[in-house]
Amino acid sequence: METTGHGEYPKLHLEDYPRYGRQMILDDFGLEGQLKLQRSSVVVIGAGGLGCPALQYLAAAGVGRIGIVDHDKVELSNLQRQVLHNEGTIGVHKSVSAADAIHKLNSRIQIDAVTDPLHSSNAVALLQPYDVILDCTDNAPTRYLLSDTAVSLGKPLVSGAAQKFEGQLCVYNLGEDGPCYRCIFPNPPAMEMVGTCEETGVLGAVTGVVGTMQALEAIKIITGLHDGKASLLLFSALTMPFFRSIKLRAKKPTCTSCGEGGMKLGAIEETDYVAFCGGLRPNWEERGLSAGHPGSRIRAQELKTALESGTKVTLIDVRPRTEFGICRLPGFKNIPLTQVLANPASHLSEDKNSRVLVVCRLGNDSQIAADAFRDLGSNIIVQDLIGGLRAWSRDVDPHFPIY
Ligand SMILES: Nc1ncnc2c1ncn2[C@@H]1O[C@H](COP(=O)(O)OP(=O)(O)OP(=O)(O)O)[C@@H](O)[C@H]1O
Ligand SMILES: [Zn+2]
Repeated sequence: METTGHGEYPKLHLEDYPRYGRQMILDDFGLEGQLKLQRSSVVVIGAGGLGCPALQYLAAAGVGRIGIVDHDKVELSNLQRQVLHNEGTIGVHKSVSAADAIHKLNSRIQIDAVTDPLHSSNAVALLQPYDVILDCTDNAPTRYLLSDTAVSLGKPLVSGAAQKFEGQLCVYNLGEDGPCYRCIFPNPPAMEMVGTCEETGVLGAVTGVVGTMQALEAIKIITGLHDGKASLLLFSALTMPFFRSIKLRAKKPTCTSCGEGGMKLGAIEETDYVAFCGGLRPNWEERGLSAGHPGSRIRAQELKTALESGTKVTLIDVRPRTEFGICRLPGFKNIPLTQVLANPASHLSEDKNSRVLVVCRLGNDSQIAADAFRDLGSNIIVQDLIGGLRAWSRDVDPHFPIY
């Protein structure tokens, strides 16, 4: 405490009174709330769609120390929602780009940028220094790793997720009996049930809503404004009212992580989280090349030659209708993968000796469709494009728009 002729006041820098005044005048927040924020630390894993808005509000509110962990680099396709990055930071590590942006917003806080991926070997050391952990990532192995580490370190974990038009928010390990992620989701989702934003799409403002709420929950926890009740919040941008909330039970005594005799710190390092979640996604491209269908896949240049040769070919684009509406190659008919799989035979011509060429965006769905056509057992030659239309744009026609 310092004293002046005007009375006693704690050590908040003079500049910080106008900076944080609008929140300090809130009942139940006050100067005390600001000091709690200033003395607190939060680590954000993932500086993407959720992490960017979360970081922005944490920094603006004056959280004293902020850690940012992300190994990825900024790409043009990130700018639609990852609002701390900009055209000038494409190619820069996201953690560094985000750290620079929030430093411009608030130069009076400590910011640590980590360019390594969070992994079972470094998780405990990386998260230990912080009071609150924010999960702003996009994959199941990291979610389980973060949860186990948060449980072992006894720290609250504010978890967010967003896809398409929908989002989820939950605070795990809150207080004495708050459940952990494994209490609610003991088993990882089936691999075919999960997709990245790249595969499924996401509206930027949806990640903005969820990321902002993650910052809000962290601020409430730190300042003592959180009611301590565990609930899973579901957000749906297309349905009114936007929000639904499910009350969660207390932690399970039988939980393999937070339950009695649950996971110990040392066990995290020995756990293979990728294997627990079903292993790596199959390398589709290689699978196709070695799947016992010699010549079943063609490269973009070969597709160009085939299209220019004038020979009779059935051209099928298996992307969803919305994507076909964005861009297409001439001569291709759109039969979305779901329709192909529902009745493959109905989409092939009577001419049993014809050749079919199948394309999609990335070269995964086209393989599934091609396999379905081949399973019909006719003599039709079915081939699909390695790397999809993305490869076409890269290797044949740079003017072909890809997304
Ligand atoms: N284990 C991890 N360690 C550090 N960062 C991670 C880890 N797992 C995921 N992330 C980061 O979390 C972020 C998730 O954000 P988001 O899904 O918006 O971005 P993205 O992966 O760039 O998206 P897209 O799917 O469009 O390429 C990414 O920047 C990703 O690098
Ligand atoms: Zn648990």
